[in-house]
Amino acid sequence: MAKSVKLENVTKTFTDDQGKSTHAVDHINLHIKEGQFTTLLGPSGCGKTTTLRMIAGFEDLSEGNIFFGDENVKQIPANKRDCTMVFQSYALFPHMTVYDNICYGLRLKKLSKQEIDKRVTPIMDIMNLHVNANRMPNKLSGGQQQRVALARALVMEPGVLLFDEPLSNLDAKLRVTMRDEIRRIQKKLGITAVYVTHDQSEAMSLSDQIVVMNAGKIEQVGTPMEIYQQPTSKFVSDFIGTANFLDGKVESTTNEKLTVQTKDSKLDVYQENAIEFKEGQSVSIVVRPEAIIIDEQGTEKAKVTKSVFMGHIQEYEVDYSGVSLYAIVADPGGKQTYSAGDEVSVRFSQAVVACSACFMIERGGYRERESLCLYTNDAYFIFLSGARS
Ligand SMILES: Nc1ncnc2c1ncn2[C@@H]1O[C@H](COP(=O)(O)OP(=O)(O)OP(=O)(O)O)[C@@H](O)[C@H]1O
Repeated sequence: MAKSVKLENVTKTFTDDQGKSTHAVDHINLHIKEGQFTTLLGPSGCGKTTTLRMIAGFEDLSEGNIFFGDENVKQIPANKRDCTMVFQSYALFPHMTVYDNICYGLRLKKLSKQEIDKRVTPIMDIMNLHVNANRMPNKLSGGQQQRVALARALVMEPGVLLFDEPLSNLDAKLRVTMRDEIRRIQKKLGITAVYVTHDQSEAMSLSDQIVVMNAGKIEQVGTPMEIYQQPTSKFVSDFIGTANFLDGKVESTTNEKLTVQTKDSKLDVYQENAIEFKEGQSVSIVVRPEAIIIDEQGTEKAKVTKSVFMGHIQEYEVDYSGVSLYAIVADPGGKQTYSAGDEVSVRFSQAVVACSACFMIERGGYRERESLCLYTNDAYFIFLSGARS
């Protein structure tokens, strides 16, 4: 039965031979609901794998507690915990057939042949593995081997299923197929899943909840949309998706907007708590590439420095007051395109609401937040209002 997972003040400190300590995981707290798909995402060395290994019981905790449901599993060894791990390297037994690999854990549990068949057959059905049942792992492709590894984990019916970068050895196309398959099966069986990756698109497409980690700490927890649209730190806004940064100083504020003086322009930014900013305060405006619109309605002058047709999108780099901005235009077919060297006008939203260049879009009579946010240089972060007004 699917179990929730709770991490309470979890810390892992490694000490090397010289006595130097590294906080691989630094006092993290996290709640994963039962049946939820949670991804630990972050740059190399941020502590994702160590966190996963502590959940699995492969690594002792230096501090804190881990609960599966109501049970504190801190003292429970890995082989007695109600979880299974799918590894990057598949970790199949090379001398066993596919069927025997999948049954291995159940045989260790001394289940009867009937009981084993009852569990294994539906999983092999779901994963389309019957045709390979009697083959040896080395006769299978990487994708097929990973499917066997997943089936072997699923038949154990674990309370928590753990994935350690399971798709990184597969080619790009197969990765997409396999991640869709993992998500479909996880949803169908209602399993609690914790998945480690440094691949954003994998995290975005698989997860109910993304945990962004940085230097052993949790930067933000949220749905893929929250993480992308409402990042709570510069690190998250930069790490997830692509972000352009425009630095400036707050010139004035009202209840609903702030006017920011950037190097050469004044930009109005609509924000619920605009009034909390102070005049003269240094801020950076974070603009997502899709929020930059290049057309004749734009009021800001820029020069195209790079233009690349990618089929489904056109990518641009534009020089805007000495700042290089990365912009994308979706579905460029039939739209006017620009080339390097072209002088263009840009704006930063789908519709200009009140003034020269604001960052709200207007739909159906109310304003929605555009993919843009603000944080101040002392890291106090405030994002644009998503509320209707
Ligand atoms: N057994 C160990 N002994 C000493 N330091 C370790 C050990 N395992 C991990 N670390 C250190 O702990 C930190 C976190 O490592 P971890 O493998 O958890 O990061 P990660 O986010 O999973 O990275 P990657 O994406 O590269 O796998 C790193 O600085 C790493 O060097």
